[in-house]
Amino acid sequence: MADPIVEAAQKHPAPEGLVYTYGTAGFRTKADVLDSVLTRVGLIAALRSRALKGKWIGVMITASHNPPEDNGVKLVEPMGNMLQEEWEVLSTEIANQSTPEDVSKYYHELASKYKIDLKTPARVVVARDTRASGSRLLGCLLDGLTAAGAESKDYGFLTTPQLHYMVRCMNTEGTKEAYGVPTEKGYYEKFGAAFKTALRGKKPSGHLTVDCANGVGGPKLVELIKYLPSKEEGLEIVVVNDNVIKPESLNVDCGADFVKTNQRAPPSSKTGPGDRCCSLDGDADRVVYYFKDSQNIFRLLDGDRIATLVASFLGDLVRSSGLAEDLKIGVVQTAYANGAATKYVEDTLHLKVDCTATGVKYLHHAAEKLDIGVYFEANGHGTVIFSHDTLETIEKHEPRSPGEKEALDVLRACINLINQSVGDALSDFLLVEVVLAHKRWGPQEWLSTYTDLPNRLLKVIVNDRRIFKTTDAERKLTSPDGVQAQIDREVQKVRQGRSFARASGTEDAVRVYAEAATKAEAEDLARKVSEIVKAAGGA
Ligand SMILES: CC(=O)N[C@H]1[C@@H](OP(=O)(O)O)O[C@H](CO)[C@@H](O)[C@@H]1O
Ligand SMILES: [Mg+2]
Repeated sequence: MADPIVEAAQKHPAPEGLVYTYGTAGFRTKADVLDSVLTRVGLIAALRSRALKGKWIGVMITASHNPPEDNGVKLVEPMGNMLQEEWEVLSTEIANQSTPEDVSKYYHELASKYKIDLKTPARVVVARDTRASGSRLLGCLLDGLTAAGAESKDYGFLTTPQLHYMVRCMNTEGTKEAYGVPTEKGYYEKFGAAFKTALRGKKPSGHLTVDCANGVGGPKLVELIKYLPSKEEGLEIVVVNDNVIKPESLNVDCGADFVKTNQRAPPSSKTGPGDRCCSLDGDADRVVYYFKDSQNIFRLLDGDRIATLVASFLGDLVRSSGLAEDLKIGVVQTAYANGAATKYVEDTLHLKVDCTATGVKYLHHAAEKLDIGVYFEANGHGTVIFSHDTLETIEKHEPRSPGEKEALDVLRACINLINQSVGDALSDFLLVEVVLAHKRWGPQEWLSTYTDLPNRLLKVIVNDRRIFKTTDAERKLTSPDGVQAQIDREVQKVRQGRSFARASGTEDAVRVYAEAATKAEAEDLARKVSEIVKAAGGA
């Protein structure tokens, strides 16, 4: 009898000479060389589900902030978090098997190594963003799932966080941890109701312009707005760059990555001084805010700013609810966090700061160890995690005054408003709007909490980025030999200087970050460190 695994792998053969790596956010590369990877991800997802006794596993076909010609795929664990690292390695290994027979052999070896009964059910939830290559790659994935005998549920177009939400809901349905109704309508109803409750009658000032990066976040935001309070009683949202019918315009001159990397508004932006804006990225799991101040100067309110705003608000709510002795809030950052943000959290908010490697899986994992873990990467990936015990404490707490009750009601609503499974640009910006409404702040007041150190993020193309290895949450290079010492020498010459270099997990480049007391010094430091990296990397 023919081997269905071999047949599926034969139908989508791996291109010669390519090496695939499950990186910071799954597999991600040019869409036209991903067919074999998607089929094999279907096999791995089925094995992962069986290894977890038939729990639903998520598969999201997306390349997030990457250009339109890219695509990618990542797996989602039953509670909506990132794939367990051991299975990232297994995914990489199956993706790089040479022949269809090797794929089948590897698949069956995994099953016996992990004692997976291939006759038990495998369940996989699938969704994709609006990239042109998505429907073809979905077919490749489904071929893998069928060959592995998995049951699949395809939601079509979703934002990445919506897929994470569906997976968590499907695995908690009917239990005390039930996370919500596993439908798009269920998602909109949950977050819409939580937003209204958390506002508690407060009205966000002015309107908010949301740049949807011409990605899947556009149509999903238009749908979400139907479930939010009307603009008279709630938030007026102006949706821009929601042109998904032209996939080639995805992330082009718009979106969170454009704004954060170029530190300027999309050229299409028509907002005036003081108008609040935010930009989602291509799969709506990242958001950054910005505005033009009274001198018409562009001001960025990035992930660091969202983390500090949310941490300060949740800290106020915990204190006002009478829970300050019971619950500790921590902020988790990566090395890309601006030094001024870290200093503000420690010295002004008096909260603990942890630093992890880049990639939401590392921040998420660190935040899970806290009572309340606020984590955002500077580029706008992030959310807030409330531990199981914390949720119980907040649920059981009896307020001792009307003031405590009000704060507790808002805190409980914020818990529902926050997508705890993964950073969710839509729910994150609603949370920001709740905080600004309660604080009666506009973007200028928000910006005034601390002053960013001027900084620069550069990309350096080298022969093989994998020779750049790091330690200490990616803040120090351990190889190539001597490179870190050269960087340290340049940093020591600069006032408030800080710089580091690390290999990107999503693009074939080494990223260089630098910050300093002045813009000129930051630019110069970034340039010098980039030269050091270029020389070491044989660019
Ligand atoms: C500096 C930067 O923004 N890096 C991004 C980028 O990772 P890299 O490994 O730096 O390519 O993509 C990741 C996935 O989207 C995101 O988590 C991360 O923050
Ligand atoms: Mg993204």
